[in-house]
Amino acid sequence: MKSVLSLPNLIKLSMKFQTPIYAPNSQLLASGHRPPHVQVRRGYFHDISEEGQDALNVNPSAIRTFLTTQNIDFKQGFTCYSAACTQCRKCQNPTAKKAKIFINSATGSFNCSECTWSGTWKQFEAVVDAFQHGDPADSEKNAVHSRLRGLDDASEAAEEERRLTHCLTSLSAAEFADLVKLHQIQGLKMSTLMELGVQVYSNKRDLFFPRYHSNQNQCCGYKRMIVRELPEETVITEQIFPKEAGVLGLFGWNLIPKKATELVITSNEFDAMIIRQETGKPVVALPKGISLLPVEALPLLEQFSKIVLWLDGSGNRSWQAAKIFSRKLDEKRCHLVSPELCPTRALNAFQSGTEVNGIILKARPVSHKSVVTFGSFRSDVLNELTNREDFSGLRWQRFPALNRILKGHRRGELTVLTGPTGSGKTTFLSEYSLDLCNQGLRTLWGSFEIKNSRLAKTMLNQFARKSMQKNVTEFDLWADKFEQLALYFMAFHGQETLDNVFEAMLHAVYVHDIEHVIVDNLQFMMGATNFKTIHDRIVKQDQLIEGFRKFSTSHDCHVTLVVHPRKEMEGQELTAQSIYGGAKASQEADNILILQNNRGKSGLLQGKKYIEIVKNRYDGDLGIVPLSYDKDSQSYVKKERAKGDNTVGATTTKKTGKAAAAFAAAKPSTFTGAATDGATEDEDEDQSLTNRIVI
Ligand SMILES: Nc1ncnc2c1ncn2[C@@H]1O[C@H](COP(=O)(O)OP(=O)(O)OP(=O)(O)O)[C@@H](O)[C@H]1O
Repeated sequence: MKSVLSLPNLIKLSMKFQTPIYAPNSQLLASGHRPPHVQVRRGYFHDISEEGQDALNVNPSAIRTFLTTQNIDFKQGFTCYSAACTQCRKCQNPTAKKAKIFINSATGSFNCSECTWSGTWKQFEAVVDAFQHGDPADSEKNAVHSRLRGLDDASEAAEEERRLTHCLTSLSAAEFADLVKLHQIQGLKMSTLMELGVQVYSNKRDLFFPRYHSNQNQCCGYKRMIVRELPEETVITEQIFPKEAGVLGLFGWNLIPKKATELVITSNEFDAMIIRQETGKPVVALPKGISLLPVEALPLLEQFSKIVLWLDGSGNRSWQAAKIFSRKLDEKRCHLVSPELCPTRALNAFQSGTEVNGIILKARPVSHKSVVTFGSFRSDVLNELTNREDFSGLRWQRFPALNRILKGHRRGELTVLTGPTGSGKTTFLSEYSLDLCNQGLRTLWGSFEIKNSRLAKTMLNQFARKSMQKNVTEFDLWADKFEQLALYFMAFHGQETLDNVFEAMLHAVYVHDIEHVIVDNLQFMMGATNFKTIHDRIVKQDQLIEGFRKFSTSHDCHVTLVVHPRKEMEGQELTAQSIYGGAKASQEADNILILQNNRGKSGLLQGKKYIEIVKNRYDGDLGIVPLSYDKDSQSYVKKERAKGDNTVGATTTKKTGKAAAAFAAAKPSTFTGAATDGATEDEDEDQSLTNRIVI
C-alpha cells in the first residue's frame, strides 16, 4: 500500500495549512509559512488507486491460463500458486533449488521465498520471458528486481531498536516479578519470553516483541509495549513498526520448523507464548491483533494443512475476524476456537485453570461455505442469544442517539443515506465513519463528488474537533494521529464504472481487511450514458443497488451508500419513498437514514437539521437524531462544555421536561415516547427525541 499525494496537491495543502512539506530525501517541496524546524511528514491518507488498478482483470483463472500458456510449471496451494524461482541469482545456486515464487491467487502479486524478489501481477507478466530463461541480467534490465517493499530498511530499523533493549536475564527476580504483575502475564515463564525473542527496555517495564518474515534469523519489525503511569492509572499502549506500509511479519515465526504442517494463530503475543509454553505447538501472533491478517504473510502460511485460529475471545468482533481470516486463508484448512468453546483468550484461559491444549484439539473445522448444518452455526446462535448487546454492533461515540435506534454498526449490512442536495450528507457521513474508524473499524471511502484532499480536510477538522485553518500550527500533531487510522480512499473522481469500483472494493477487502465502505454517491456510477427513458435509468440504479447488496452480504462488509432523492421531492420532507429510482433501494437496504433539511419549526427540533431513521431491519426501532452543527470543526457534535458550566445545563434540563410536549406539537402524529432518567443532560435531550418511535 502506498501513501501518495501529487505535487500540486501537496503544494495546495502546504499553502492551506501553511506548513512546509518535504520529500523523503528532505528536499523542500513546498514552503508554507512555517519555520524550517518542522519534521518530514508523509501524505496523510492512503491511496489504493495503484493497487486497485493492478487488481483489475486479475482472477485465479486468468492467472492459471497465463501460467499454462507460458509453459510455467505451477502448483496450486491454499492461497497462492507456486513455481520454481529461476529469477534471482541465489536461486541459480544448486543449493537454493527449492526456492519458489508464490503468486497470490486473488491479486497476482508475487514474491520469492528465498530472495524476496517481488512485484505486482503486471510486472510479472512484463518479465515472464526473463523469468522463464532464468536470466537475472535481463530482470535487472527490466528494473523489477525489487525486494519486498521496504523489507531491508525495516529490518535494519528493527535491529537498531533491538539494540536499545536488554535480555530479560538483566532483571533481578523482583524486577521480573514486577514486570509479570504489570503486564498481567502470570504463568508465563521467563524462558518462554526469551525463546520468542522478547526483550525489555532500559526502564525495565516496556517490552520489545520482534516479528519475522521469510528470514527467520532477522526480524523485519517489532512491537513496543509502552507503560505509562498516569495519576490514577497505568496505561499500556502498543507502538507498531512498520506502521502500515511494508512487511509486517509475524511474531513467533522464527521458531516455526520448515516442515511443520499445523499452526495456531493468535491475536496477541502473550497468547502465542502461553500456547508455545504449554503445548509446544507452532504458533504465531498477528501483528495488529484482530484487525489485520497481512496479505504478504499468506505465502509463509502455505506449508500448513491445518490452521487453528484462536483470537482474542472477548466479543463478537474477534469471532467475526476469525471467520473473515479463515476465508482468506482457505476455509478448508481452518479450525476455529469459538467463543462457545472458550470465551476468553488463551492466556486468560490458562490463568483460570483451563487446559490450553484441550481447547486447541477441540477447535471446530470451518465448514464448506455453501453446505452448512445447524451445528456449524450453533455457536453463532448462542452468541447472539447471550451477547445481544455485543451483537448489536460497534457503537458510535459521537452519536449516542444513533446507538439507541440502530443498536450500533454491524458488518454485512447495507445502509442508504439520502437527503436534499447540499444538505450536509457528506459532512455527516465523514464524521459518522470517522467515529467508527477511530475505534479500529477498517474503512474505505469512495468519494466521487469531492476530492479526497477536501474530504480529508473535513475529516481532520472533525477529528481534531477544531478548525485546522485557525490552528495551523497544530496541523502536524493532528495529521500524525490521523495518519494512524486504518482509513483508505479510492482514487476515483467523477463518473466511474461499477466494475472499477467493485474491483477496488474487492481488492481492499481482501488485502486491507476493510470492514466499512462508503460510496458517495451512487449517481456517479450511473455512467455518462443518456438513458432513453426514465425506466432505463431506474433499472440501472436498481442493478447498482443489487450489486452493493450482494457485495455487503458476501464479504461481510458494511456498505454505506449515498443516494439522491427524487428531484420533485426537494423542499418537502423526505420519506423512504423519496429515494430516487424504484423500490430496490428501500427493499435491499438494511437501514435507511434521511438527512432532513427542512429544519424543525418548533420544539427541540427548532432550527435543527436531523437524521431520520426510516428503516432498521435489525431491530425495527425508528426515530430521529437531532444534529447541531459546529461550523469551525465541521462537526455535528456539540462542543464539550467546560466543567462546572451549569448555565447551559440548567436550561437544557428545563427544556427536557417541556421537550416532549413541544416536540409532540411539532410532529404529533409521528412520534411518541418520553425522556429517560439517569442520562446526562445532553443524552436526556437526545433520548427525549430518539425515544419517539415512528408508528
Ligand atoms: N448543518 C450544516 N449547517 C451549515 N452548513 C453545513 C451543514 N452541514 C454541512 N454544511 C456545509 O455545507 C456544504 C455542503 O455540505 P455537504 O457536501 O456535506 O452536502 P451534501 O448533502 O453531501 O451535498 P451534495 O448533495 O452536493 O452531495 C459544506 O460546505 C459543509 O461544510
